[in-house]
Amino acid sequence: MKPVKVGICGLGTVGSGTFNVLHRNADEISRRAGRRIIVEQVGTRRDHPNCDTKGTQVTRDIFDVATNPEIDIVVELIGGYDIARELVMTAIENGKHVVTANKALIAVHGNEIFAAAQKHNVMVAFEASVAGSIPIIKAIREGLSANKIEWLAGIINGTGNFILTEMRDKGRDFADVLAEAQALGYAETDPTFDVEGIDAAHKLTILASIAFGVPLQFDKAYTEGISKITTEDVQYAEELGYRIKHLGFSRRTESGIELRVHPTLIPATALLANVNGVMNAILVDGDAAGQTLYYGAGAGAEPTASSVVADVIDVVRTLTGDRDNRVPHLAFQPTELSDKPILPMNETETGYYLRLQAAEKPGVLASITKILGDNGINIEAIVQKETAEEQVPVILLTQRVKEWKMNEAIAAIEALDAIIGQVTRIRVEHL
Ligand SMILES: NC(=O)c1ccc[n+]([C@@H]2O[C@H](COP(=O)([O-])OP(=O)(O)OC[C@H]3O[C@@H](n4cnc5c(N)ncnc54)[C@H](O)[C@@H]3O)[C@@H](O)[C@H]2O)c1
Ligand SMILES: N[C@@H](CCO)C(=O)O
Ligand code: NA
Repeated sequence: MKPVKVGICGLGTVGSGTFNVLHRNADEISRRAGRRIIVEQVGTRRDHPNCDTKGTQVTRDIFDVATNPEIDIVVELIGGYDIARELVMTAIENGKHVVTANKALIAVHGNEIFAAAQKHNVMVAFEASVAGSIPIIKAIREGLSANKIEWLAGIINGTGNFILTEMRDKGRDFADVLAEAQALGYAETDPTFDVEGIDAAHKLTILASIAFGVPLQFDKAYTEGISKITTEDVQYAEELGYRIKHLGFSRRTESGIELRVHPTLIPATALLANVNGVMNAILVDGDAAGQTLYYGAGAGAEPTASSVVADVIDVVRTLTGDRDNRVPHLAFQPTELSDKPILPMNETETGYYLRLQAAEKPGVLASITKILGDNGINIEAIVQKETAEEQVPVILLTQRVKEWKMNEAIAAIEALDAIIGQVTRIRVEHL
């Protein structure tokens, strides 16, 4: 049988890993795919020191790849929203299947891209876009397809988790660890995407769509990063038996779907609390399966290439199959996507960790607990730190409550004369 011809666009971290894995494991891959898969062409601005491209066509114009009549599968690894979108749409219009690691592209333009793919009868595969090496798309879309999924929670940004782990374990400086993550190829071109939770929100948007069967709605995700986490909060959380992790969390409720990314206190004994460094993990709760956990490297050249190449093999396997019976892009048949709304953040519900600075005066604690009580918020734990200063830190853990109620309570607490500055809030989940 004729070999299947792949064109790789972008020869950076993931592109070089993909190029090398496809070459190194070519025999094993063809035994699995049933066809020989060859890298016919590479589109890149510059050569990569780890890749020997002698014997491969190299072009400086990635659109040569998308329009090359010889190419069957275009692998988009340039990143970003705009040129990547144009490249992928061009490939689709030229009848090519597409494999991408670009979560920004899928989260923001995925609905349009999948519609075009449907129209042109090609596949767009995006396993590498979420959680690097972990086959989480396949697990949810195929492995858990019997389930009504209730919620999922995950550590889905490797750079952020690497930073939090190094800060906590070694007391390292934020900027210093970020620079190391960049040198290791983990970070996005613009690392604020990692640090401010945007990358995790892209990934969560994708996971929620395939878990709940709703269109991609990145603009409705609540996004908060790790840049404001202080060492004090890390320490207080530990004292209370919790750990702070940056989580993506999505849950089905009666009124809509929660879609939120933020630092979260989780019990120190929870499996997710012990996912460290660049590792990612996603916990999925399905009504039949119960909880299942998926763990692995969330970034890096070959861990990500593992998912890119698996998608290439998947596409090759389906080339001989029934075109009308492929696994749907978003797990549910395109005509069956639901219009269940994404909930505004105000309507979501979590527990809360609150830290505030109170003047050392009688009656302050009583006023705080009264405000919480008046707003129907139950307190689970309260700690007032002993100090020689005139201000004392007070830490509270509350039971679950709607965000809007907590906003009102926090505003009332901040208005008290005895409270200095703003109240720090970190949401709590008992996973
Ligand atoms: N690095 C990771 O660990 C990782 C993991 C999962 C997903 N991703 C995603 O994979 C994609 C690639 O990431 P990366 O880390 O390999 O980035 P990178 O910056 O290392 O590589 C991108 C390459 O594409 C090239 N490029 C960009 N625009 C181009 C253009 N118009 N024409 C030709 N070449 C162009 C750049 O020169 C660069 O060499 C991104 O979408 C990223 O979000 C990365
Ligand atoms: N910048 C991303 C790459 C993997 O998607 C991360 O650190 O998780
Ligand atoms: Na994946």
